[in-house]
Amino acid sequence: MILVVDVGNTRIKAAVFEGAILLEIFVFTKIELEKNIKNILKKFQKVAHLVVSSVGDVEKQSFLAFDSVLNISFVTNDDPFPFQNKYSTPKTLGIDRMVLAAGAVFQFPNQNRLVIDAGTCITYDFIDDQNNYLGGAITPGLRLRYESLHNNTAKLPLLALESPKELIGNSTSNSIHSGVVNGLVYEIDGFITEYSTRYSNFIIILTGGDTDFLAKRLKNTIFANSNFLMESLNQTFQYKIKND
Ligand SMILES: Nc1ncnc2c1ncn2[C@@H]1O[C@H](COP(=O)(O)OP(=O)(O)O)[C@@H](O)[C@H]1O
Ligand SMILES: CC(C)(COP(=O)(O)O)[C@@H](O)C(=O)NCCC(=O)O
Ligand SMILES: [K+]
Repeated sequence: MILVVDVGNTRIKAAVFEGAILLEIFVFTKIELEKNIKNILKKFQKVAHLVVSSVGDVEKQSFLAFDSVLNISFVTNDDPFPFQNKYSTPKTLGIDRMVLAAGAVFQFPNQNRLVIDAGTCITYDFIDDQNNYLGGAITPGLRLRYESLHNNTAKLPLLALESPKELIGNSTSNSIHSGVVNGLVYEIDGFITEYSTRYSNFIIILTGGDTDFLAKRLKNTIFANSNFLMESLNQTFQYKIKND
């Protein structure tokens, strides 16, 4: 049994896998890390490996308490991946984006793929049908957009995510909701349209904390899977064991 842990910039997601089967998911914050891992290990006593992918400020020492009972491995940019990395700065590429790209290759072989991860940031990652990882884009995520409007102005309130009622916002709140939500939906649809001018065929995977909210608002047909990063992390670890 494997426990995979995905440390993002907002939340930590953990999942227990038996082979390819996802048994349970846990979501928590950094301060609750040790307590949650302890509880997960108590519930799933057959967990032997802990596999971490971290783009947040959680390092190896955060798992020190479990070092004697588990085999702990952090996925790094130097691990084996099933694609050729064409990023011009491969060492600065987010490990979450590398894991997502690996998952796209494992789950959707021999085709062009665009992975969109709607988390703290929205990341776009394109892997072509020859398994070249080309790169993509990084933009602010939904929550970040609400926060940046509030944090960088004198008059804009901090609003909770809400579906805009109208395209034309008729109040401060409605203008913000339209700007943030419609703006992001147009951004994603716009990126997909631009990619289609270069690649006649590609599949689109949407993942991250805002998957469900966004999926039903997009024009294009996508595979929406909020567990995609955790599935990919499990597959990346299996791949590493085979190729190391
Ligand atoms: N309970 C929650 N706490 C924080 N963010 C949430 C929650 N539920 C949904 N979200 C959404 O999830 C996004 C963060 O997604 P997540 O995938 O957890 O980010 P990361 O992987 O960067 O930590 C935010 O933009 C927010 O809108
Ligand atoms: C872009 C990110 C901040 C996204 O983080 P997340 O939204 O998943 O928390 C992360 O992938 C990262 O730190 N990337 C490094 C820069 C790069 O990928 O080029
Ligand atoms: K992201």
